[in-house]
Amino acid sequence: MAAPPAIPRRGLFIGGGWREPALGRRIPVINPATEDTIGDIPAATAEDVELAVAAARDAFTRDGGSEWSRASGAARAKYLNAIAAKIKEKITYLALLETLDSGKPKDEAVADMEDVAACFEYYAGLAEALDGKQHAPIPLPMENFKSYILKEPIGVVGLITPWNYPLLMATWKVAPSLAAGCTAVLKPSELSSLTCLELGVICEEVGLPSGVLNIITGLGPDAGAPIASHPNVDKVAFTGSTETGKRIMTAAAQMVKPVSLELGGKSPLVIFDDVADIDKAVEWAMFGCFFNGGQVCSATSRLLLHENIAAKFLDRFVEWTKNIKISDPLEEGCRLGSVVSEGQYEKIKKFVSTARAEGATILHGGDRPKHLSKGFFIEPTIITDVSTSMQIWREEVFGPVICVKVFKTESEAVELANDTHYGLAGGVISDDLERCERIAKVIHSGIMWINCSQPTLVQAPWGGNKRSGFGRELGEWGLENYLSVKQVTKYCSDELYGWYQRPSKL
Ligand SMILES: NC(=O)c1ccc[n+]([C@@H]2O[C@H](COP(=O)([O-])OP(=O)(O)OC[C@H]3O[C@@H](n4cnc5c(N)ncnc54)[C@H](O)[C@@H]3O)[C@@H](O)[C@H]2O)c1
Ligand SMILES: C[N+](C)(C)CC=O
Repeated sequence: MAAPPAIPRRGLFIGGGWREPALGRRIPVINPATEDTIGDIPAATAEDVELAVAAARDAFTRDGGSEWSRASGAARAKYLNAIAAKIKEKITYLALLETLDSGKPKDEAVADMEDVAACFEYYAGLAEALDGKQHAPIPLPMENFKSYILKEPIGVVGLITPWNYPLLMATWKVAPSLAAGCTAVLKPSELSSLTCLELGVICEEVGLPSGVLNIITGLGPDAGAPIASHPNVDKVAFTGSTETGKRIMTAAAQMVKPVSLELGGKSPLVIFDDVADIDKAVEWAMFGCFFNGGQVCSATSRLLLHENIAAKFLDRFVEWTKNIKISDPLEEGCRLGSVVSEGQYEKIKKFVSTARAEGATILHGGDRPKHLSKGFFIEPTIITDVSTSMQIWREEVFGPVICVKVFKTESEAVELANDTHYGLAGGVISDDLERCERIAKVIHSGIMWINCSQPTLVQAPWGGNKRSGFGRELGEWGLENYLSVKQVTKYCSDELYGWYQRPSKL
């Protein structure tokens, strides 16, 4: 088993340096796999947010913006590449911290850190490319006007992120916002802030100009809400629950502040009876809902099985699921760690007991694994005999819990898949590719996977519809989130425009 590193004691990262929170409060860090308190993080409040926003504003405007917001994209790219290099250098350490903080298997944490480095590198490339996109002419039908566009950073941005992929979800916002020339205040989740604080150390090490990125840890209402409502924050980018998303949108609306919202989901995975290799489909179904303990916004947690394969599929699904190594996430080969906190553990258990009380069958799992007496561990859980009015069908669990329904026809499958207020992702598995593409078009979601579930690519847009939010992260769309498009139009004729009559010279 990997040796756990000591947890560093950090302050708030504001204006390029470290400060204790104004009220001197700290929040304990609990390793969810052992229930031990392993450290603490600062608990920021509105006073600290005030300082962080002022530092970000100063960094945006200092020397007319020449240091950051009006510097070339190529200049900013150097810092993003340097951050990526540091992440790679510290990958083992960061991954272990992430595992201790969140309970995710260390192999998953390493993959997350690789994605973090790749995301910084990708947006370094887009920052460089941005220089070539300035002054792009707009074709006009007349000769006397010429227009072009400027892509300008929106300003100071507030970035509020969740606990399930702590550093990765922060990076999806930090990398493109900095690439665009914005300056930022990042507020990670109080349940898993350790690696985001280490990002502050990396910013210091690479010499990022002071105040370009500020990192504030603390509780949502104390440290997140003052960012969302701050008059000097020009945009809020949020990833988290739909309930908090509504609060953030309401606060931002008071100042007509733009928001982008990446919220929850209850995504379907539809599996047809023409699949030649059932095991291949079973593995994707597992990946879709048990990876990261099912604490994934896009988890395909509603499984739709064609009636002709349902019985055989479920037999294999249970067999494969029994084979998952559930252990301390630092152990070699662990494939299911603990969930993030006691609160999340209790919430998931309540979902399972409500499903049982409403008449569903717990086909597998539903309890604490017998070999683990401590830690917030829950068995991977498969629930059948589900009706569309049940809570387990309608609400996001955010745990390793999948519910199953059987369908007869393609149109019934589509109707069931779309029977949700959410619209983040979906998947279809069939050997008939035409059918897959037909279904990819009619499922109401921002992301569709064919013959797989969950691959996430930094180049491709990410985001949802309906109550899963709006706006897109990643790819070039992720950069656009932080840019304001300005038109510049000039009159280029020597003649008078000629609308008003020239006064007589008499
Ligand atoms: N769509 C996506 O890409 C995506 C990705 C990851 C997670 N998620 C969603 O995130 C949720 C799980 O994360 P969570 O439990 O951390 O979500 P959450 O809404 O509880 O918290 C998210 C962040 O918001 C902060 N916050 C809480 N109350 C606030 C308030 N009143 N004002 C401002 N900030 C506040 C929290 O401190 C945290 O930093 C799930 O619903 C999941 O689907 C979505
Ligand atoms: C996109 N992903 C899977 C990394 C995180 C969503 O919760």
